[in-house]
Amino acid sequence: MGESLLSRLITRAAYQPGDILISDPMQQRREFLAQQYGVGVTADNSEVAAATEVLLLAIKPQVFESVATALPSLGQNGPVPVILSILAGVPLSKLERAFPGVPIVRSMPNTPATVGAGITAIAPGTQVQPEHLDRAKTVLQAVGDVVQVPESLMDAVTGLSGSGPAYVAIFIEALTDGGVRAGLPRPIAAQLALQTVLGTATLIQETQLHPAELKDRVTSPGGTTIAGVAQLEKAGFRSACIEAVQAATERSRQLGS
Ligand SMILES: NC(=O)C1=CN([C@@H]2O[C@H](COP(=O)(O)OP(=O)(O)OC[C@H]3O[C@@H](n4cnc5c(N)ncnc54)[C@H](OP(=O)(O)O)[C@@H]3O)[C@@H](O)[C@H]2O)C=CC1
Ligand SMILES: O=C(O)[C@@H]1CCC=N1
Repeated sequence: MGESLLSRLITRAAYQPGDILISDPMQQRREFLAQQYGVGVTADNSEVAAATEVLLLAIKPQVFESVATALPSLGQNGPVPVILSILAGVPLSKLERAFPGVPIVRSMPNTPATVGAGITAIAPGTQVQPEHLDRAKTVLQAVGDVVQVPESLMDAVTGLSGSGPAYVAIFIEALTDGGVRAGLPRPIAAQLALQTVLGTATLIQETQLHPAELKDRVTSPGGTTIAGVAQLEKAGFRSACIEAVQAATERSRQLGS
């Protein structure tokens, strides 16, 4: 996810590559990032912490404690950075215990950020002033839309938009398989499936139609669509989507505890 944000920030020229320093433990990965994006790289997290105005935390929640403990106090040799955390589940209370007095913005982006079509929810911590929030938003608005939510809703955001690209990708893959089963060559089925999802999302976005209204418009009496919809309902498609978001929300809560 860190690379998704990075690639778009550079494409959009939100930051110059020379202004970005990335810490990664794997040499191969550091070499790749330096070569691909022209950014500075280091194996020492402290170097990033000492040099930055926005410190993007893009590690896994499972290694947060060990990474945070090994960092020196922030802002000792310069201005205090804003920490922008994208860690699923890790609450502001835990982040603020690890970095006392530091402004922290908890956020949940998603992978469409890579192409500037992301959506990120943010929740500011107790030390965050408007200028800190602006700095965080500058990063996140370069990769898509930004919404602010109460922190209590961040796990639900993670279950929906954070994890959602995977559900949509599975849907596109499954539609493609359906097309293949019905006799379409796979490349044509894949193109039809992808553009149907993309086109429908754009249609709903641009017309502000309720999804149910759009479904009704496609569904001719006694026609093909209702036959397909009836099968989706029989298979519990809606319920599966609702339960997927719920399960991911609960997993996000677990990761932070
Ligand atoms: N994937 C997604 O769609 C989204 C992910 N997130 C959040 O983003 C975070 C990263 O997830 P994701 O990108 O999927 O996972 P990855 O495993 O791809 O990324 C984790 C990164 O952390 C690096 N890393 C591991 N240990 C350290 C360390 N000690 N110091 C510095 N860097 C380290 C890894 O380096 P290396 O690979 O070289 O070991 C890797 O580049 C998670 O907190 C996740 O919740 C949030 C929104 C969406
Ligand atoms: O699967 C995960 O844990 C991360 C958080 C949201 C999307 N990917």
